[in-house]
Amino acid sequence: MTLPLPDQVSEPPAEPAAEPAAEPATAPTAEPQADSRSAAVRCSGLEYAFGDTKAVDGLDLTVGAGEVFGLLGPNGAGKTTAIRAITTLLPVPVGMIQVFGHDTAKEKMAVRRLLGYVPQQLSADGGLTGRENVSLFARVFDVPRRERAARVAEALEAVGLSEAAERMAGTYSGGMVRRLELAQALVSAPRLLILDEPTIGLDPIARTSVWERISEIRAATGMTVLVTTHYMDEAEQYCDRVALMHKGRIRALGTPERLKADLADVLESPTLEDVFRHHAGSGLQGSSSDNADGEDFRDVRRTRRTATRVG
Ligand SMILES: Nc1ncnc2c1ncn2[C@@H]1O[C@H](COP(=O)(O)OP(=O)(O)OP(=O)(O)O)[C@@H](O)[C@H]1O
Repeated sequence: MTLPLPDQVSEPPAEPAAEPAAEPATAPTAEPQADSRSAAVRCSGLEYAFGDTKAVDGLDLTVGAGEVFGLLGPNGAGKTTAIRAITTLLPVPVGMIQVFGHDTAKEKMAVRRLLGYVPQQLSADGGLTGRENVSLFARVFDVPRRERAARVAEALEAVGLSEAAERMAGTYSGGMVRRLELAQALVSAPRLLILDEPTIGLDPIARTSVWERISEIRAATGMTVLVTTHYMDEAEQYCDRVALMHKGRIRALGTPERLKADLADVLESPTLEDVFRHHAGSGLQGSSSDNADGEDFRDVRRTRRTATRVG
């Protein structure tokens, strides 16, 4: 893989020394927090409400640089709202968020330059080829003109779409669409890649393929990956640490192994689903591989629209 390292592309900002991150009040494990001086994301006391609905209710979270960090929770837990605040797409009325030391409220553009974001909603254009879709993002994210063609080719290669690059994205399978969106987010060589439900609506093989690409890219570039999912099995397999979110708050935080080990004297061979049930009082709906095979671009669009609406 020849993707540029994030630090080779844009000068990284100096990271100010920061106060130690606050532990979530409800986190029951003694899992060490990421060193805040090398934190990719620090949220403290974050709150966000839509009218009377408190989507995020006092979120404290630190994501260490270079981690694959999973934000887990059922529909409506507040994951997307938290993610959108971190990406600067939503203002932060209460609390504070820093991305590599930059305050999202005061340094919006500096934060955006460090981010790659793959939203839940479809962001690829079915009427453009794969290469054109990624090129569009390269222009939007101001990748220097002389580097653009090579960077687009590298991003497509990194997600295994070189051979399909000249095909219309509308002919892609669901897994290919998701990998194309990954390439769009990667073309600006972000230091922090944020993925909102990257495998929703995909069959098990496509899910594995998306995760393998994410793991390879992280290994090749060292970029931080913050991912939301309600698939516990994926989180367990691919995330270094996870936070279990429920009703706008973090209920448990740590490595999947540690969270399960902490429950071992209460339950025999606990799963991450058991951990969630223990801390949230209920299980996650639809956390198994329950999607039909063979989805295409239109199916993905429908699934994600439904997922967003149900939100
Ligand atoms: N634009 C909006 N207007 C009103 N309420 C909203 C809006 N967006 C989210 N909410 C509500 O805020 C709460 C948190 O939603 P959010 O989408 O952040 O959860 P989530 O954990 O990401 O769930 P999902 O996986 O379904 O996206 C829910 O009760 C949701 O209905």
